[in-house]
Amino acid sequence: MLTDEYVKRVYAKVEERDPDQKEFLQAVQEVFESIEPVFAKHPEYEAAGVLQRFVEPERLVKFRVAWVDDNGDVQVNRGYRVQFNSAIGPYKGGLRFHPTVTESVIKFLGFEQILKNSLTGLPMGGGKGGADFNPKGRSDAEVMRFCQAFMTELQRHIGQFTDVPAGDINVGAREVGYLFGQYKRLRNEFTGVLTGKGLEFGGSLARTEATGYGLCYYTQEALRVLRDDSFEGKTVAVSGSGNVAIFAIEKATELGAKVVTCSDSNGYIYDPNGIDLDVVKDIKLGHRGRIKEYADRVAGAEYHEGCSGVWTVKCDIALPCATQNEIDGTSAQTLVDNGCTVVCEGANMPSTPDAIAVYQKNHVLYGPAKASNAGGVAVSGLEMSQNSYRLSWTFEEVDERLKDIMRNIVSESLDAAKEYGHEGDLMFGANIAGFVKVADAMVAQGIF
Ligand SMILES: NC(=O)C1=CN([C@@H]2O[C@H](COP(=O)(O)OP(=O)(O)OC[C@H]3O[C@@H](n4cnc5c(N)ncnc54)[C@H](OP(=O)(O)O)[C@@H]3O)[C@@H](O)[C@H]2O)C=CC1
Ligand SMILES: N=C(CCC(=O)O)C(=O)O
Repeated sequence: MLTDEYVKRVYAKVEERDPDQKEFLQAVQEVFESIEPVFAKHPEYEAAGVLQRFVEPERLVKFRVAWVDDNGDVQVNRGYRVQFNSAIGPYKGGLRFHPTVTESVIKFLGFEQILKNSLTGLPMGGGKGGADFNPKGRSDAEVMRFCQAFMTELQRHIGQFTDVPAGDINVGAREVGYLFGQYKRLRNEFTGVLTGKGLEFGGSLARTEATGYGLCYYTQEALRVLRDDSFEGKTVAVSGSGNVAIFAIEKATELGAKVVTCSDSNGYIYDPNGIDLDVVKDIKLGHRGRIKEYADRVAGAEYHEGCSGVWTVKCDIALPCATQNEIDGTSAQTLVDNGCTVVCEGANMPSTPDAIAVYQKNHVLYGPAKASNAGGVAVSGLEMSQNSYRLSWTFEEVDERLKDIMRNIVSESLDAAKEYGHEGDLMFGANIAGFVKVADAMVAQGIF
């Protein structure tokens, strides 16, 4: 519920302009509720119209992507890139290829990315992009032709000092490689214009692991500071079985937890003995299979149709690593009733407002995505640093910097929460800490 007149006025305008952009309005509502107290302490923000500028993208391009499939038929998809805010650095954010991609989804992702990138402490603004392309069932050649067609348009708008895309859902090493190749072919320049690149052409060690590892470093630090606790001996439920989920499972297991679930868009597996990650990697990374196969290969494991059931499994810690709004109020209450006391988000906006209300009512340790999943973009920022130096750091060097960044995000979030009267509230603190740095830069740079 918004109470500040300025914030209410700005939100009303956002709702009036884009009443159908549900995901974007959801992301804005949560941030606005957190940052309201800031404006009493910083009257210069309202004077400079910061909030109405912050919530409107600096630029959004929407474009046709036409390509030819293996049958010789012409396919047409819709591509997007939102260049949301460049106050503290060039636009930075992933590309998502999924049939559910709309302008609203891209704007929610880009809006959250502004605060996420700010929290990393690295010079990166907020952006995001993607297309309603579904790569499932497509051949490598079709994925390549789509990526080439997509980048043919996108390359007009990006560059290492302007806008640096990376991966997200269904955009992994294969897609980034094809996108990078097409950019180089059209622009005849070899630069750090994308991150998540292959190690042979400027990629960073630990970038593949970064989001999942960073999620666990964040969760580990929040548990230590807030509860003098750890992953040791905990039962963990993970959703998803892609890039973020796989490496969250890997690191949580290394830190002493037993991870008992993972999922894909068809269903989830439950393994009471702990997920055998080699099997998941073989299924997902080896031959792009379905998670259902796991139960056929591992004794004692169960497969259940429908991915939301993953939140009915008894656990101490939940790490949602699939997609937005995957945990609703009912699933959140089931988690709490089954003893879950920690939810840290690997996916972007995986909890609905009702779910967040359940966490708050039950004093769940809740790590919001813009803070807890910032490890991916943080190491993307470190990839940009290495590209600028024209050298590569070791895995250990990057991983140590990642740990420091995630620990600092917890610390800055808690400091901001305490300063503004919400001690211990990681969501409240992350929104404020991320916003103030960007707002100060926007005031300093004049009205535009
Ligand atoms: N990659 C990165 O650097 C970062 C990613 N994220 C976020 O993490 C989440 C996962 O991304 P990532 O691991 O990279 O993507 P991947 O494509 O590697 O994996 C996505 C996983 O989530 C599942 N999934 C996707 N959409 C849905 C859906 N609508 N319903 C149910 N399950 C779904 C996929 O199942 P299936 O294979 O069946 O589609 C797959 O298991 C996303 O929210 C992304 O925005 C956040 C920070 C960084
Ligand atoms: N998809 C990502 C990673 C973005 C990036 O590495 O630029 C995210 O932070 O949501």
